Amino acid sequence: MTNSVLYPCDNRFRSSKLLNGIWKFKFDPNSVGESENWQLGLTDTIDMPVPGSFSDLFTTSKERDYVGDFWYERDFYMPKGWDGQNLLIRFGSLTHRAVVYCNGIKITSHEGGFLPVVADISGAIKPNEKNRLVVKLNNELSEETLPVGTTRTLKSGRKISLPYFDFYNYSGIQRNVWLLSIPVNSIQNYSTNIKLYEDYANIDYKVESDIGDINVELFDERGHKVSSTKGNNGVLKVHNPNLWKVRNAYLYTIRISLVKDNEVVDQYENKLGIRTVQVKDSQILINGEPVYLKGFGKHEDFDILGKSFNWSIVKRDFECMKWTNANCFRTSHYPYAEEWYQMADEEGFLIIDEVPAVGMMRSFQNFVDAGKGKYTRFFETSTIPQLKENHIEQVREMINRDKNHPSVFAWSMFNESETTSDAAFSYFKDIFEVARNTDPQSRPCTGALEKNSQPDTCKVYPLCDFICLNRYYGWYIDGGEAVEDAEDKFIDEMEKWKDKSLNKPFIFTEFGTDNLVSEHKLPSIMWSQEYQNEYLKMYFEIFDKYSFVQGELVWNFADFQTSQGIRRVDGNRKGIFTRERQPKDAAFLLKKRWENK
Ligand SMILES: O=C(O)[C@H]1O[C@@H](Oc2ccc([N+](=O)[O-])cc2)[C@H](O)[C@@H](O)[C@@H]1O
Repeated sequence: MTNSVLYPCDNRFRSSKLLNGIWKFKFDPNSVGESENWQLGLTDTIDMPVPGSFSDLFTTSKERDYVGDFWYERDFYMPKGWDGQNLLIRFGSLTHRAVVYCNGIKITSHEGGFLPVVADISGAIKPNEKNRLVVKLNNELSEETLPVGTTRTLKSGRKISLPYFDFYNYSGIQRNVWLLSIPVNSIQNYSTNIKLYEDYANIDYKVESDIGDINVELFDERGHKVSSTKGNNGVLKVHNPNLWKVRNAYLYTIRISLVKDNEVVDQYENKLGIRTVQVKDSQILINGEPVYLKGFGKHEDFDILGKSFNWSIVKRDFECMKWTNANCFRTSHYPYAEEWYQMADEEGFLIIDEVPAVGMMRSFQNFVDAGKGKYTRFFETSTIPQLKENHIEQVREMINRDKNHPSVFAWSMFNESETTSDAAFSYFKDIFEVARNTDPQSRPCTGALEKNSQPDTCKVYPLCDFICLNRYYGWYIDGGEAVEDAEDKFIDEMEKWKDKSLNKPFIFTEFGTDNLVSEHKLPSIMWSQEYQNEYLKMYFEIFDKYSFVQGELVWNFADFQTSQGIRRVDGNRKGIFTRERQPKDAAFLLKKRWENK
């Protein structure tokens, strides 16, 4: 058994080689690829960067907005010295679904565009010859897959995507691709769970491996061994631990060794933060201390790059977030590239990790219909069993991928789903149960509730360990000169939640207004920077009146690309930063508030 989701780690037992660079690329609008044996090799191709989203590299809509099958190919050699090892191919993601071929042999297939695809290619690879990797992808949206949308066929036969969500349907091989060399007898997975006591911490751990003895060691930041033990299950005890604290992270290194016949045959190393997460009454506790969440809903999004993984964007975004004094973000609306979580671990940021369950409300561009309170009986249709199966699988894959990150403190099961029917409740009851049964750290589970999910109508919030609200009073509801009514309606809703005495924390996971950097206006009007500031101030005043409000994640960190429409000006402009990551006026307001909060 070698198939493991563990992030690549290089040492004297394991090697990795990035297969990033220029690949061959070809659209397959009539889905003839397999029948014409494209898996053996592509002809008439164009160059395509990997990692990359293909869309914004093109200059015609036919290509940019392409929907359907498309293929990638590249050749590679097996590096010297990898003989006799198990060889794996690991894609950070393949959006939204893919079939992988090596030398014409089908290696694996995968549904879901935001989680790793890992497969053993040992049986297909030729050690001393050129090897060919061919990947067929597909980016069509449907009501049976996540994220949810539909595909429309124009008269010409050309397909276009109609997302039920508000971000551009970027796709391709958008994250790193590695070739991995793993020992035949190997470590496949591990998980940890931390318990804090007066002057020590216990790290309960579990290792999955091939048969052999397991040694586990823990090193501090200076490389000194602070604890060690043996066995596939056990406890690492750490005296006077340095805790992983919010915006003040301390990271140990855990080293797991597999020993056979007194010889180490495999080793895996990773960072480890000692911290606990609890929800107690209306507070979120990290290491037993309450934390108020300050930060953003984000996107993986950038000009030209689309959703391509790029370290420089990750770095710049963290620098901007630190500058605003933020301590948290939500990976709206899908699990991000793993490198985001690694940097969050280092920088002491908290993450609400979200599955791509967005668009679970039948409406093209949910911001048009959602505002009207349209109820589409989404959970009562025949596509639900298949969707649910995919949803469950992606919850499992996300938690399995991210379970060891100290930064991840909560799981989000959905964004702005319909929640007012019994069918919605029974659907999500099972989804939440899967998350709770999968996470070794029992982190809190939640989902982001849209405005029709009200105290008296929402059936899903009882499943949430803390309540996440997306609210747009003063934007989608009563914007502009009617904003005084918006404030009343908002307070009205807050009073109703208060009357419920839920004794749970509330986090605002979205609130914001679109605005253009060019627009300044006195008095303020919608789309001006002044309006965004006044709106935010109104929200802050309300948040500060309710002690159960324990966090504010503004929508959005930066402007981002969406589908075209009458409400979007080259994308969503609710950014606190521009798409180029420069501050709008509101950035200074947040920086000041969060410095003292
Ligand atoms: O529109 C936005 O900027 C953001 O809002 C959220 O969706 C809403 C759409 C309409 C209404 N409404 O009409 O009340 C409320 C919420 C989505 O979670 C987010 O992905 C999107 O980008």
